[in-house]
Amino acid sequence: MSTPNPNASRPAQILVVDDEPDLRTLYELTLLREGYRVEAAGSVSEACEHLDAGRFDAVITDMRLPDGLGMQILQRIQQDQRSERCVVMTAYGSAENAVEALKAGAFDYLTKPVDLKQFRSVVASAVQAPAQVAAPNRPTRSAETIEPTEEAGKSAPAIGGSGAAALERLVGESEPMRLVKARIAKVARGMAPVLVRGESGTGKELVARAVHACSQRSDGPFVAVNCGAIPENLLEAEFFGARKGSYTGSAQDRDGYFQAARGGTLFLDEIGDLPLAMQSKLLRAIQERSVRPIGSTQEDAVDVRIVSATHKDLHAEVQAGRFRQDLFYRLNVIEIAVPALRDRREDLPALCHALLGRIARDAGMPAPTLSAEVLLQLAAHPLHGNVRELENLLHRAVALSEGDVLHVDLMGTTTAPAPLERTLEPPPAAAPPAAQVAPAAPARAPATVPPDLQTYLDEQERQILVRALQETGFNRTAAAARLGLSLRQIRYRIARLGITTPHGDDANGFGSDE
Ligand SMILES: Nc1ncnc2c1ncn2[C@@H]1O[C@H](COP(=O)(O)OP(=O)(O)OP(=O)(O)O)[C@@H](O)[C@H]1O
Repeated sequence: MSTPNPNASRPAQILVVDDEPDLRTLYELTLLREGYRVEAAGSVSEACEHLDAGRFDAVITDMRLPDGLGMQILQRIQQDQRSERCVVMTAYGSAENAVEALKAGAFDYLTKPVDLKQFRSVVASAVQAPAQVAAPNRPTRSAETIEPTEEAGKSAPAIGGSGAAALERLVGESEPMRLVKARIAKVARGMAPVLVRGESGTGKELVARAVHACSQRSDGPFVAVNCGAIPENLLEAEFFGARKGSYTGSAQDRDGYFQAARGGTLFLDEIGDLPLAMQSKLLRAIQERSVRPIGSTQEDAVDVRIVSATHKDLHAEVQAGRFRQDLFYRLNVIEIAVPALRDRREDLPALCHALLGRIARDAGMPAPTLSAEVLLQLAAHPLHGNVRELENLLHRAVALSEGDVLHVDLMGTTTAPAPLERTLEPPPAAAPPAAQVAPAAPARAPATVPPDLQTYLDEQERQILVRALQETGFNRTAAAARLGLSLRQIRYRIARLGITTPHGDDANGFGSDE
């Protein structure tokens, strides 16, 4: 038997709402056995009476009730800005109800017939970390917490230390960034899937990390997966795991990303690059909340929150038949649009300051100062590559500057591959950034037999890839063609070897693939 609410002195209180007496008893007994205190209601009006009489940590409600819908109970909780987390039970196959409930602020949903193991696990996460829940008139502000802003709604929880730090890492106080942060604080608490949209280099991954850090899953893992970088034939094993002997070379059982992210967040970056066949399997995993490793006859239940990101217009991808509509619908329950840098130019000074601080810290040197003149120059520059381009530019400036004065060379910056050459000669850990901009050198034959063949071969491969990329203006499709590789193969190799290109995995703008 699990111990609910380990931090609380009292057992968590749960209100169960279902009009079928047998089911109500089953849920009640299951919860009582887990150590919760349970009250039960058979209709919307009865549930409201219980809500009038007291407070609960969670409300679990059926959708169809004799005098109305479970949604009305959820709406009541929202309207009264109450702290109860609401879990809605929907009939099998009614995905629309589940998505609608999540959009309306439900913490999570369960599909009927309810699997009791899943029931226990969903209730456990709904009542977890009650100390973070700021009930009305009982704010939990402390030195380590920040309150979400008005867009977040007054019933949103205060954000704990790791969440506050993650939001701080998202530099920018412009109106669009303030809205993004408020939205993160508001949506982090539930289980609803989040889709982060935005141009390449705008900080989508930082946003996804902040959603995780602000959620009650922040102690669990954050597993980031670049969907475009995995060879198609490996996707299923990478996502769902594989049993020993299930394919050539699989000498032992392997967990996939879903298992690795249990209790935490699975971040699916570049979701628009997932092949259609894999989209169906992902949809199934999300719907069933379980995955079947390759070669296994058993399903593994997985408790993960999905956050995905894309720089593509997924609506257009759906129209073009390249992205499944039903999967889009499932992933896009909550959308966070990250603004391009051109739409928040006022954040430029703060961003430069933060990025220079980070670059200097990594290089073990004092942060150089940026003159007003250089800032003006930067403000007039298009910065199509968004924050990543700005970061690359500052990297190069730090490496090339002498003394404390920072000179920024904006000539041809959109093509300049600042951090890419870092990978040509892996510098020692605290090497100054100058080492990161060494020009590409052709592969040299080893004078002696290399002590570690794999490292040596990786280095050769890295140099060849970097050269091909440079010679094709960072167009990975062209570079792949030069090397006799497919786009997917070159992406995989780029990711495996940690090569950073000016546009990352971008498929837009200069140096694009498509
Ligand atoms: N608001 C921000 N504050 C500080 N750093 C930022 C911000 N936005 C982005 N960055 C930095 O810019 C770089 C790119 O950010 P990130 O990888 O999150 O972007 P992305 O939108 O996910 O890019 P891609 O579409 O290529 O995956 C990172 O080094 C990140 O730390």
